[in-house]
Amino acid sequence: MSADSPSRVRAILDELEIRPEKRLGQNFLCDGNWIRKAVESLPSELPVVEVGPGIGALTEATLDRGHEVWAVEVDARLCRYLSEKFSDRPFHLLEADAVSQPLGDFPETNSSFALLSNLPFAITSPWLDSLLKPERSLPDFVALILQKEGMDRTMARPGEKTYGPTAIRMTLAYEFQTSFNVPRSAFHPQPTIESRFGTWVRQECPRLLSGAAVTLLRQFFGQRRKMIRQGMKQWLEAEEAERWTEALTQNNLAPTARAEEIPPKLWWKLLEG
Ligand SMILES: C[S@@+](CC[C@H](N)C(=O)[O-])C[C@H]1O[C@@H](n2cnc3c(N)ncnc32)[C@H](O)[C@@H]1O
Repeated sequence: MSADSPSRVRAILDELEIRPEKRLGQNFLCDGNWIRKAVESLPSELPVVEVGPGIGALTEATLDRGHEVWAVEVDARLCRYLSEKFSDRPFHLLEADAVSQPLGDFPETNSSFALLSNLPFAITSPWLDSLLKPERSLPDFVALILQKEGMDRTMARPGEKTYGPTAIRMTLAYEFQTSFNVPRSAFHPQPTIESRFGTWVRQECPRLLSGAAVTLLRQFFGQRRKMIRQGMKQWLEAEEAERWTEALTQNNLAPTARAEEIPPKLWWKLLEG
């Protein structure tokens, strides 16, 4: 049975004796139109990594469209169900926490792939943190359903309240394509917060900050309302502070600027030289 209507999703969960767990962000898609819309955004033929396949609503539509799917799911009960359901399909499943294994066991030597997820809210930032690392293969294309707050944090621009390390790192690596609101009625159980669906394409030369640079960026945003010259005094050697001042001046900014005013490309220049 396909998980593409509220009654079918409820029937599958009842049969499995599963009550959706809030802690795991288990708001399953149950609207065939939204499932199709998400899956049809994927570039055809690329293998797809899916984070949190749940009861396989997106997975089934992705397989039906001819993609090979590599999934990572933390809930053992769902893993048993999925392994059986898709046993004769090109489906590879890893039972694991996607924060520590953001691409499951997808063979990262493969050059091109897409990423699809109706991502549990609690892991949005840690999962992106784990993905956007210089040592990782990056998906060519990313399609995510996120709670509105997670989407805002991922797409925010300089000066906006939610602008910070997540938006900066995502913008340095990906070009945002499009986004739509997904109604609460498209999920079972219905979440209390609105969701959005968005797609991103990898930049031709994605810029990925090193671990040390991410730590420093977080320190600056930890005091986002202060002028960055205070952090520069605290955390930078004199020579480095001078280089930052020059780079800021070249971009019509001064060390009196605040972290939230500095655009992603300039952060890259400051942090990675
Ligand atoms: C919002 S549901 C999406 C389910 C399905 N893809 C759909 O759209 O109906 C999130 C899924 O992620 C799984 N999940 C939660 N935390 C996870 C983690 N840390 N690693 C892997 N999967 C996780 C949940 O068990 C659940 O199946």
